[in-house]
Amino acid sequence: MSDRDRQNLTIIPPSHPLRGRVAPPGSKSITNRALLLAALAKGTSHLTGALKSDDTRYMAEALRAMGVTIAEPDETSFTVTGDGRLREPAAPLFLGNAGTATRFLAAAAALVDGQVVIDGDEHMRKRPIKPLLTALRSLGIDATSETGCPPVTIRGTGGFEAGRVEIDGGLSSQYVSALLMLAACGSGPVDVVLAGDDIGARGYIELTLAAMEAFGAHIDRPSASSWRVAPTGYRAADFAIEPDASAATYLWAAEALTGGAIDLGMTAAAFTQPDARAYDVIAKFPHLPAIIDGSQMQDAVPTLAVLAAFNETPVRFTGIGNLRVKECDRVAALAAGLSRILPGLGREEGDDLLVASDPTLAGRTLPASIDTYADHRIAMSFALAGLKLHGITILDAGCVAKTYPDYWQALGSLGVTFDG
Ligand SMILES: O=C(O)C1=C[C@@H](OP(=O)(O)O)[C@@H](O)[C@H](O)C1
Ligand SMILES: C=C(OP(=O)(O)O)C(=O)O
Repeated sequence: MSDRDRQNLTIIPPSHPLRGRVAPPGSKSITNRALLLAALAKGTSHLTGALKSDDTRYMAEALRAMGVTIAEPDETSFTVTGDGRLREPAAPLFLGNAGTATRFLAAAAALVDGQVVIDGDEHMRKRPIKPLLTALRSLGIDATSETGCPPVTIRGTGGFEAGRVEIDGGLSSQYVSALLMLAACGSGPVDVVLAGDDIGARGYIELTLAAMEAFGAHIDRPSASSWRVAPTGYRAADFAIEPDASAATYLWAAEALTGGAIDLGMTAAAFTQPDARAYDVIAKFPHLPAIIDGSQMQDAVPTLAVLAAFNETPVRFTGIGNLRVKECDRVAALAAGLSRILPGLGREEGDDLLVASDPTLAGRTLPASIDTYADHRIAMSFALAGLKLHGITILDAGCVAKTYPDYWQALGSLGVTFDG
C-alpha cells in the first residue's frame, strides 16, 4: 500500500519466527532538530540518514515557506542552505500533528521580523502549547493562542531579549528543546531554567543539546535543571542522523514475540535516543517486570503495552500521564484496544495503564478492529498483536506515515502477510 492510503489492514499471523534484516528509518526527533538548526545556520548543511515522513515533510515545508532552501538529493538526505535568517511566511504554517515541528517552530518564529501563524490538524489543535508561549512572552516575544493549543500567532521583531527564561516541561519536554534551540540565536547568553515538575523524557533534552553542539552551539550546564546557552547562532554542518529508536522497538518486540532474529544493522546500545532503553525491557519477555516506569521511554510504551498482553504476568505502566496529550490519549487508546481484543485485557487506573496479560492468548482467534485514532504508534503497536492472534485489523493503517511510512513493507519483508 502507498503511504497515503487510509485503508484497514488485517494481519495474518506468520507461522514462523520473524527473521531477516530491516533497517529502521532515520530518527524523527533528530531529523526535525537537524532541519531547524541547519535552517538557522549560515551556509549549506548536508543531513544524511534522515527520515522522510509526514512529520519531517511538514518541518521542511515550513522552513521553505520561511525562505530556507532545502534540496532532497536522495531518499534519506536533505541539503539545507540558510543565511541565518527566517523570513515571514506568506500563509499560516500547517504542521499536521507533528509535535516537534509545531513546538520547535513556535519558538524559532520569534526570529522572524513579522507574523507567523503556526497551525496543525484537529489533533494538534488539542495538544497544549501554553507553557511554551508563557516562556516566550517572558523573553519579550509576542506569542498568543486563544485556546492554549495551536493555532499560535507569533509577532516577531527579528530577535528577542536575552536573559533568563523559566519553562515548565511537565507536559512536554519539547517546550524545553524549543527554547534551547532558540536560545543560541539571542543577542546575549540565555539561561533556560526548568520550573515546576521535572520533565519526563530527559533524554530528548540531551538529543537537543547534542544536535545544537554539532551545529556550533556552546552550552554550559550550571545545574541538572538549567542550561546557559551562548549567543553563537549556528554554523552549517554535515550531520549524520541515526536510525529511529522508537521505530526499532516494534522490530525488537516482533523478534521477542515470534522468537525470531531481526538484524537492525546496529545494536541497541548504539542509539542515543531515549526509547532505546526499551530494548532491555523487551529482552525480558515473557517475564516483563510487574511495574514498568514509562517516563523515560514514552514513545515505547504502546509497544511494551501490547507485548505485555502476551507476558506471563500482569504489568502496570506508571509515569505515563503525558501520554494523554500525544497524538491521541494513548493511555485510553491502549486500554480500549487491548479490551477490544479481550475484555479487561487493558484498564486505566488514574494515569496508569494495567495490562492483565494472558500467556494463553497466542494462537487464538479474537477478531478485533483496532481504532488507531490517527496515531501511528497505536497502529504499529497493535500490529504486533496481529503477529500472534488471528483476526486483528488495524483501522486507518496508513497513519504510520507520520514517522514510519514503510512499516507495513518492513513487516512484509519479514514474511508477514495482510488482508485488505
Ligand atoms: O523531543 C522530541 O523529539 C520528542 C519528545 C517527546 O515528546 P514530549 O516531550 O512532548 O513528551 C516524544 O514523545 C516525541 O515523540 C518526540
Ligand atoms: C509523541 C510523538 O510525536 P510528536 O510529539 O512529535 O508529535 C510520537 O512520535 O510518538
